[in-house]
Amino acid sequence: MSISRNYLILSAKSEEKKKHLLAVQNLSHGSFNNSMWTLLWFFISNSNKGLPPGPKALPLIGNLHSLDPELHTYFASLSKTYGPICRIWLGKKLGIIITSPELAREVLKDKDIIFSNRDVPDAGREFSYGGNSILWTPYGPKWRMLRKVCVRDMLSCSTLDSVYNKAGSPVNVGEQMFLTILNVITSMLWGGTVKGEERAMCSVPNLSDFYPGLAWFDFQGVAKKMKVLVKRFDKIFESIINQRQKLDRNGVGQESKDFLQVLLKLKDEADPNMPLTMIEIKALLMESKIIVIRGVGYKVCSEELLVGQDMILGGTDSTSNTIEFAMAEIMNKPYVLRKLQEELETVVGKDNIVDESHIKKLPYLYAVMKEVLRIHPTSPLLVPRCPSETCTVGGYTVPKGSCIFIDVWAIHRDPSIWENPTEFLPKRFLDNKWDYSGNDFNYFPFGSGRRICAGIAMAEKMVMYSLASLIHSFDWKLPEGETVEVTENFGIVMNKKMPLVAIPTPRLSNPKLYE
Ligand code: HEM
Repeated sequence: MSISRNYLILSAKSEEKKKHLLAVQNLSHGSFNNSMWTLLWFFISNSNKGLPPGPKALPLIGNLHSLDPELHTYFASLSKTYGPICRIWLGKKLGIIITSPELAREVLKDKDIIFSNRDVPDAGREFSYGGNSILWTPYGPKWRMLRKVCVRDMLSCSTLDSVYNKAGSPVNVGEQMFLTILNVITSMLWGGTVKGEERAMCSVPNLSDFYPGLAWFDFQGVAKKMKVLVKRFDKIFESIINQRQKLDRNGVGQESKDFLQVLLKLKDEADPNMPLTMIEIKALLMESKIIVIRGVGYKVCSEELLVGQDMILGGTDSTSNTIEFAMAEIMNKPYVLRKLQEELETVVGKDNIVDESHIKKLPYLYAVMKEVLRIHPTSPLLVPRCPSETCTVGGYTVPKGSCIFIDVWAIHRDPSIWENPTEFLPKRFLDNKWDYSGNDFNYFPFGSGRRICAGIAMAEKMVMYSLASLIHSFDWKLPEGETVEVTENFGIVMNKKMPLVAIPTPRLSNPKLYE
């Protein structure tokens, strides 16, 4: 069949399609033959059929040319034009954006099983030994096994308590040897010269993700950089695992279990039908943000005040970024800071430091944490999901393999749900009306459904404990002439654009408490 390109352009039903074809005609300088035009016509006519509405896309590049790197705000603005479900073409990849609680529920609850896979970015695959970590493993028996290991054995309250109780006090290096070595080494790698850079690679727009056919070329070198980094970590993990196995064989360190020991034991005792491999152990270590000790972003300006504090600064990117946003918001609202200090003085006392027993008795601090997670959810688009089969959402077709962005950031700032949504108002959480267990689709900073965050208990304890200690032990002020801003910088883990720099002054009555 031979169809002339002018006929195709003239017969295009919508203005949108005409423009597409004209654009391609101009680009192609007449080098397209008629059968290519037929194919292109077929592609353009059918590619958006039944899909949610969305901005006009150009052939091949789709909407990449108009993409704003601050994806969470860009997607929120698209929803104002196109509604609570819209589409965007990221090169060849179709993105579906959800910005309403009703549709988030349809995806994360009603059709949870279909949407329980992740869309693994190229860098994520490199960083997780080929997608072997919990975060990226497809939904199925292997993911269930890894998640069980993570939640039951690594992040259970009893394991957490045994590690967590050491926060705030000097760690006994002998007792915590392996975990601590791992902590120190990864802290040096992540927290020093390469701080955040490689992690951010997972959120850098990568051509290979948008054109899977081009992944082999790795044009931006993302996969290559990841491979180098993974190799460095692999060596470290290898030697630590070997040392641990040697000590275990000699019966040393049996009384106190660290995560690595738990994992190695599980490997030895695993069901032969569902083995836990060394690769998976390394992927878990790589992913386990527990092993990463990083500063929370502000700089402590007086050396001696660091004493006793450095252990508080343990945590994950998402946890530490939450703490940094919280400190910035609190410093912007002196009455919030005052209320927190009053609550802490009553519960903890001025001649005492915060310990774990206090954490559950601090309702105002709890409200502050929840409000920070509302206004600055550090995974503003959750971690993108990927449907395992074509289905419908909100009456529109959502094809298998598309990339689903749930814009929880936009829902958390929706004025039809929240009064004064852009204002930091912890009191809105004082009545315990909202919780983040994943059942309320107006407020779900940790996601929902089967793939809900596996580290909620850990994150909660770390954020509460760190904030309580920082606020109770110190007064905070800004360096001369500085102001606090809370601008966000988009990423799979969102951070503060400008680091918060603040000066602490001791406020406890007994200087010995800082020793
Ligand atoms: C304030 C801190 C944190 C926030 C806001 C956060 C948020 C999230 C979100 C939104 C997801 C995706 C959920 C979904 O797709 O529905 C997630 C997944 C995950 N998080 Fe967290 N997280 C935090 C801290 C942590 C910590 C401390 C750990 C572990 C130590 C952790 C481990 C994980 C894991 C393993 C997954 C993947 C779960 C899966 O795919 O099955 N997170 N997190």
